[in-house]
Amino acid sequence: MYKRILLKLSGEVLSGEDKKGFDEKALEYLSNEIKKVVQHGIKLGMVIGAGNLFRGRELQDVTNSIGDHIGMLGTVINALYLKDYFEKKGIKTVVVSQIVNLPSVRIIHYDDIELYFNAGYVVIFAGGTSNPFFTTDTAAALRAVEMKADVLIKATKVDGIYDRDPKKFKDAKKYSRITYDDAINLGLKIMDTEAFSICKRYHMPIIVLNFFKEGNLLEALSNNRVGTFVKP
Ligand SMILES: Nc1ncnc2c1ncn2[C@@H]1O[C@H](COP(=O)(O)OP(=O)(O)OP(=O)(O)O)[C@@H](O)[C@H]1O
Ligand SMILES: O=c1ccn([C@@H]2O[C@H](COP(=O)(O)O)[C@@H](O)[C@H]2O)c(=O)[nH]1
Repeated sequence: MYKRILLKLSGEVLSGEDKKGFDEKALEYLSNEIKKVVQHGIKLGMVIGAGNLFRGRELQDVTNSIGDHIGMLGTVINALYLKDYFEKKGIKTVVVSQIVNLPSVRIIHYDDIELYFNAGYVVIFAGGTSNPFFTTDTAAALRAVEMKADVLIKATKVDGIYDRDPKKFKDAKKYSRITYDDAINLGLKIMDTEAFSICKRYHMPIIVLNFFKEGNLLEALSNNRVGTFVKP
């Protein structure tokens, strides 16, 4: 079983698919799935998107870089919302970020992160990469490498990587395994090219799975038979 993971969640896991904001049922489901992982003593880092609040590119009439700043702040809002919810459910959680200075958010410091893991805390890395023009997939790849994760799990609303977007093409075919190079060269838009490149360079395996199927996350950590596995 993987013992140290970076979990990248789409913001929509907080709102429900194709919805905005926060949904109590979605949050309860999420905290139950996370509890199952934490109970196995797995060291868990998380990066969360902000699709339930703001995506920079969707903010028309806003200057690109400012739209992205708003998006990154959205990831901080999600992280704090989640921390509060998790703690009420008994999941010890710390939020770290470089983009805000708030009493509820800690500065990212490698030594401290190890202490948080050893003390049984889930660590939420908020604020993306701290730079506009990127997404939280790239942030997840960076944090996975930084925290020396065994694997990066991208938990989303599709059950793996397909040859085309399965939400748009009903006849899309799923890969159970794929190389970084193929994912990049075939232009499979499940993750950014930057994220795939970072994982390739630092030999970080990726699993893409459907987060909305109960038990999927824990099963993926126990065997490699869920979703799509990306490797060299
Ligand atoms: N080749 C592909 N294989 C699988 N999914 C694909 C592919 N190309 C595009 N997609 C789409 O990529 C989407 C991945 O969504 P993801 O979880 O990354 O959301 P996000 O937009 O990054 O997160 P957020 O909701 O926080 O903004 C899926 O909904 C899927 O429809
Ligand atoms: O490094 C980053 C990460 C994110 N952004 C902005 O935030 C939103 C939300 O992230 P998603 O990955 O799309 O959920 C994104 O659309 C960007 O606008 C960023 O600028 N830099």
